[in-house]
Amino acid sequence: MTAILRAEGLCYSFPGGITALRDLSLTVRRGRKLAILGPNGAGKSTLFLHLNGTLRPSAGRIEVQGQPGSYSRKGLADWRKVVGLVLQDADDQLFAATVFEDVSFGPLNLGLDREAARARVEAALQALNLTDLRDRATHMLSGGQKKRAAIAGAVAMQPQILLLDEPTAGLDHRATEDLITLLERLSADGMTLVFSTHDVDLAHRLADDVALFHDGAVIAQGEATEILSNPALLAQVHLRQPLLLQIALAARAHGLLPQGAPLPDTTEGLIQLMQNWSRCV
Ligand SMILES: Nc1ncnc2c1ncn2[C@@H]1O[C@H](COP(=O)(O)OP(=O)(O)OP(=O)(O)O)[C@@H](O)[C@H]1O
Repeated sequence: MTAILRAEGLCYSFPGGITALRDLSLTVRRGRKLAILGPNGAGKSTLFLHLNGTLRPSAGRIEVQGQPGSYSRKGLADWRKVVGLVLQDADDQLFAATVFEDVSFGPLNLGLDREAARARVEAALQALNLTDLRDRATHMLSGGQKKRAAIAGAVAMQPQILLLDEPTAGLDHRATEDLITLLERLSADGMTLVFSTHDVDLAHRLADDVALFHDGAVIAQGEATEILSNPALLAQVHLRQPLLLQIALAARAHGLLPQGAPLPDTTEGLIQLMQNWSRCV
């Protein structure tokens, strides 16, 4: 499968000398959902700011759809049409007076006519359950509502690649489930998704691929189930195995699942495997 976005050998230090990225390489495959996992301070947010051209590496390069990212004014504008970013802290993203105005800003800036822009904004507000809050001042939203408004703004741009820095942080259960449903739908429609999270169960449920970050570099990248079923690798980045995988691997060890069976990524998948296997033993 082709790479839609690549980071190669990125190095970056913040003014003041803190080194955040150390020879970091990452491949985002077209149409996939990639989870970025790693401990606090590993460099995940700094990478996202490189992937949409906000920060420029001191060494290394970014390729967007096979072309080197261009930092000219026009190059950055084109880059951000392709790569959308939802920042970790919604306060850094929201700037317009009301939710509706904030979500409208991007589509209007793309040069869409008012009708087309409005249709996108309405769809994004509905998808994030924000229709009732459309006229609310952004500074009067709760933390979770702000997060949803920031995501709506990025979704309304309809980028080919959407980067989400800890998208479920601060969301309640229902908002999290709604967001997962939306991300699954965007993915089914062809959008490539990259999200960082500390929630290994979410990564297991949603991601096709996983990249593990440690100290400014990617120490492993591959298919989600393969990476997430390796406890030694996960321990290096201070993470546990997803619960469903722990149960499936324990069931396999106790002969309740066949040795070679694929590991499930949903509870229903696990039950199905166990039912099939119990019919045979
Ligand atoms: N504006 C900044 N100025 C100086 N250093 C920074 C700045 N932002 C981040 N850093 C440092 O860069 C390193 C990487 O931070 P980054 O925010 O990218 O990590 P992260 O993996 O996203 O962490 P978390 O999981 O806590 O959000 C950390 O050591 C952090 O202290």
